[in-house]
Amino acid sequence: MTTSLGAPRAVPTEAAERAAEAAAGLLVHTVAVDDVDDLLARLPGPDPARTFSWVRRGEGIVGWGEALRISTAGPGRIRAADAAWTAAVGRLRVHDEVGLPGTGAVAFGSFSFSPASPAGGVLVLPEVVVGRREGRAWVTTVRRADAGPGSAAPELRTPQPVTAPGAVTFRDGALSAEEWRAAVAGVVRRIRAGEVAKVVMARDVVARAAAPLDVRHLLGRLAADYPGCWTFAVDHLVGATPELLVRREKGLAACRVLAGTIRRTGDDADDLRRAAELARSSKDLEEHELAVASLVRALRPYCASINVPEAPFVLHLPNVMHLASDVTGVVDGALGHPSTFPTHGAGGTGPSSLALAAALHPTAAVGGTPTREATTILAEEERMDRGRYAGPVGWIGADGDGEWGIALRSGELSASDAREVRLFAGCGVVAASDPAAELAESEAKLQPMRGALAGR
Ligand SMILES: C=C(O[C@@H]1C=C(C(=O)O)C=C[C@H]1O)C(=O)O
Repeated sequence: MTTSLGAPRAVPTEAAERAAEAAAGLLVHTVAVDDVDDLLARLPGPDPARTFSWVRRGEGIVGWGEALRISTAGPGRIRAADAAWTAAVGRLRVHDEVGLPGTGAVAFGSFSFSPASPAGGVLVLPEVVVGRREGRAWVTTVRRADAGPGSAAPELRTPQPVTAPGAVTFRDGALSAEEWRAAVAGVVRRIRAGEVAKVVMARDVVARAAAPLDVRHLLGRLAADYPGCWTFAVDHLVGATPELLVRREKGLAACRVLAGTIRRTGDDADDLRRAAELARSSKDLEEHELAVASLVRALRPYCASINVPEAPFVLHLPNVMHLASDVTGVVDGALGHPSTFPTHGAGGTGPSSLALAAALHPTAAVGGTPTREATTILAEEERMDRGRYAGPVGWIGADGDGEWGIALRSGELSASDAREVRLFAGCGVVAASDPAAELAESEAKLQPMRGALAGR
């Protein structure tokens, strides 16, 4: 690729050097297999550190084990991971017999919401990935070249039985429900005083199970209950998100912006009436407008053209309904944007999916408007570290294509106590917000994870 700006190069970082070293000598091999009817049923064990998922409507990828790990931290955590992945890809030996999105070398990743969070960011190339798309299925294995001949299509091991969590108890996280409601009231006052237009306020709840948590139990329940969401697991973070930060596929970027929410009652006629109410609510339309405008502003420098729908549609989920807008753009592969790393392989010119995620995070849907002031206020008022909640979660391929969701409707499994998981939910707060209604909305958004924790 040549541009008037000169060919942009990946910024060498320590993470990139380490990743390149670790990748040297790794063989990645993808073969077609007979259709895999249930991806999640292939996951062999309960360990949230070694289990990966990105599945929607039965399609996507799951993985396990760890062939390569890239860890980053700080304000540049997403871009540094992108650069390190580029460096690693350059050293991997890849033999891909299928050639679909999600085949060949694939890394799953997750990144903290805040640049200051010790949770930082991670990309993992699993030892085995199983995928399924449009009736085609594949297995990718990663092994060391010096480990002797391996089987290209390993017998998929019979998984250990999935275990249920048993009785689950819940306790307050950083703030009690009442304290959080009061904090939201304080934020409404700050917004009305003109400090900012919108702040997304989140809260956490800690769940403790009678038995050690099997991440596959949570994934199975989430995927069954929320088939239209992306059911994810990466490095202890598990959830089912309805919100797509960005997908890059063959030169096209796609984002699904959600902002503006109403709870469902379970009564169909009442829910339809509420959907119409949401579509007309000036408070929710304003909140949504802010989210779309900020996304488009952030995406524009990376795209040759952008398509923004004139009005949002109402997305129906089992627990809530959202105002939703699908924004698409043609990724500008010719412009050497200084913050991108277009050294990916064939078909991967322009900013990678992860570079786009870095440019878009945090959106107004999870941070607020204006971003810097709103994220400062939420950090003060929530009194907690969000960890990887509301950060980008997803996967990237060797050519830079990939999918990154926003880690909502999720929980962080404790690394030190296998029975514990911290659940999160947040709500966009604007001048017209009612703190009690926001508390009820946060409860509705906790429902997917509460339901997934229910035994059976
Ligand atoms: C922050 C969350 O959700 C976000 C906030 C929304 C809102 O305030 O209406 C809607 C969807 C998400 O963008 C969450 O689920 O935790």
